[in-house]
Amino acid sequence: MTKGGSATRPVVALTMGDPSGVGPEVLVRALSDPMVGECCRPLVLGDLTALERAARLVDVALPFRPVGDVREIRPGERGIPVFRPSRLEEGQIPYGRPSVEACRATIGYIEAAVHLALEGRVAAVVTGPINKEALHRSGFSFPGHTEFLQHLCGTPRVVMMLAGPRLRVALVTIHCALREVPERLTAAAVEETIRITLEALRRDFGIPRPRLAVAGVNPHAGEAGRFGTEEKELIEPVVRSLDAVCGPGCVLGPYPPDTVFTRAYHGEFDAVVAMYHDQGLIPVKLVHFDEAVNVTLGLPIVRTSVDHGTAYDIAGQGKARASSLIHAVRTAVSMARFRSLAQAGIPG
Ligand SMILES: NC(=O)C1=CN([C@@H]2O[C@H](COP(=O)(O)OP(=O)(O)OC[C@H]3O[C@@H](n4cnc5c(N)ncnc54)[C@H](O)[C@@H]3O)[C@@H](O)[C@H]2O)C=CC1
Ligand SMILES: NCC(=O)COP(=O)(O)O
Repeated sequence: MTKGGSATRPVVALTMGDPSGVGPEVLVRALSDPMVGECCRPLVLGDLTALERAARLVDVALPFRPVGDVREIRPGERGIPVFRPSRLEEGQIPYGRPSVEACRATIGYIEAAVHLALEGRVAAVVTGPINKEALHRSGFSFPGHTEFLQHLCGTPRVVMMLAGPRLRVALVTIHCALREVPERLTAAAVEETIRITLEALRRDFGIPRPRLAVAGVNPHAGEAGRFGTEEKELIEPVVRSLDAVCGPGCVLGPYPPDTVFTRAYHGEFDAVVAMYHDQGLIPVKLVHFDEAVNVTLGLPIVRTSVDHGTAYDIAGQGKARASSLIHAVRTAVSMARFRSLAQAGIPG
């Protein structure tokens, strides 16, 4: 990551997430970490009451500066700009207990950040954790950020990737019940996930010739059809057809899911395509919980997020670590740089 003068550092929008969870405290911790200020100029979208409370909790002095327009963010100016902040009552944001007002405000931060990114006013969006159940109870109709961002950006298909230093995993199916996975695993879904992941590895991660492993879904990748037929009938034909288009060594598999992640972790592949949420996220969170970053691939904007949730069990205790958020900011800045180099026709 290159350091630059303040004018050359990109503006990155950071949404606070659910004010009742650990989002505000990990945000103020991250904002007070020099690594964040060295790589970008942060623009916060959140609630002033929650931010000030979090700053007191983790004992950092951060002067927040409400701004109504991104043109008010001038290089070198003191204070952390907060874009059109809400000002909820402390009683509306009890730790660990979401309120309807807080949930509505949370959705507003995400919407505003995405619009700023679509207008090209910020280089990337980094989101804090939301509580999906609480948002749904307040009328939010999307399973999570990923699907909401897809909707806001009008993108036909997006892919969730969890990226750690040694293991990156992209998912074919995301937020659904396990029993719905088989019907959602179509050839089109597998193929689009692979294509979007390959494009992102090249364009956003600067890997010119990625090696992508595709996991099977059944034990031992189906054991030649004895433990399931999805590999033979669905995944393998897609892998073979893409192998022919992308060239040998680019798309590989389907491999037995119980060993493909360790092979990737040891450097054999740049990423693994997993068939469902927990197949892919358990290995990443096991080895990289403090460093992994959630990245939405396939959007016209750069979006990263923490790998953890709202952690209501520890919210307000000052224990939550900000390392995933710091990695999310650094990854977003790096992706934005690779994208702008690619747009300028300069290889990354
Ligand atoms: N990026 C996002 O918006 C995400 C949101 N979620 C949502 O968060 C809510 C809670 O999800 P859970 O499954 O309970 O996962 P969680 O990640 O909130 O908590 C799991 C465990 O990890 C610990 N933990 C989480 N973040 C931590 C941190 N920064 N430092 C130290 N320990 C930490 C918690 O204390 C808890 O023991 C759910 O509604 C889920 O949908 C979950 C993952 C990502
Ligand atoms: N398990 C990852 C997760 O739930 C985050 O989802 P999203 O809110 O980023 O779509």
